[in-house]
Amino acid sequence: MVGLRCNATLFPAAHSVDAFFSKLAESHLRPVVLSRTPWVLQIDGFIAEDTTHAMIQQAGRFRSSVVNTPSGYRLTSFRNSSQWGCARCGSRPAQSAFAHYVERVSSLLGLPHRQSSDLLLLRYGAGGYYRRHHDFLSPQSQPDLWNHRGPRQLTLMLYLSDNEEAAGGATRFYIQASMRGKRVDVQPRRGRVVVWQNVYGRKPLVRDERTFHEATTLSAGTKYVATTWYHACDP
Ligand SMILES: O=C(O)CCC(=O)C(=O)O
Ligand SMILES: [Fe+2]
Repeated sequence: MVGLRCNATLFPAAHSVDAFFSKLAESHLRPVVLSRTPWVLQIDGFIAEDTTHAMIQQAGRFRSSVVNTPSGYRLTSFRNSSQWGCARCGSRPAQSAFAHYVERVSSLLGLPHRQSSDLLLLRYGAGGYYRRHHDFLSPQSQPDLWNHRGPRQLTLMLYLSDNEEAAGGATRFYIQASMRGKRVDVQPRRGRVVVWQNVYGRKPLVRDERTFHEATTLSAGTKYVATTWYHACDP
């Protein structure tokens, strides 16, 4: 693929995306299989509720989420949230809740920390949302990141808040490429994790058109999520 400098990919061979998810689906973590083609798995109680509270407390200063546009990073009507990125997450004692989560992800899911992005916390207040998008990463919009780290092959998202269905705030997957396709809503629950593929099983460097998703509008309360993306390249 043009520009991509990769030593190893998370999913090096055709079918290894499926191998990863099939194994996880059968594991003692007892995930709920929301979809198999493409894979979207939900794991409840992945970490203790106390840890989710601690993560919110240990987070730094949140700033408005911006969107990468042709004229630079801008506030746009595409999303309404604020965010804080945890650089070198877990290596600082004051952020031990993050270290605990990062360790659990490596040991229970077997995902290599070296290939992950910084953990990104998003906060949505009443009226918060994130329109339909894909996490894959475009080589055009972020060429440097693409060249060094390659596409985001997998997304792992942890909910740090409980939000009632009536208040919105679900993560909504459009399982088919079309807006008319099957929808799957995941409601925020503390300690719940959702993990999905951003690339095709047979083409692990190509964007999977079936995993577009959005954060539906939250009408009341506060929603928190912590997102990690796993890139193809081991830097
Ligand atoms: O907040 C959500 O439910 C979705 C967040 C998301 O899609 C992202 O961070 O890429
Ligand atoms: Fe996303």
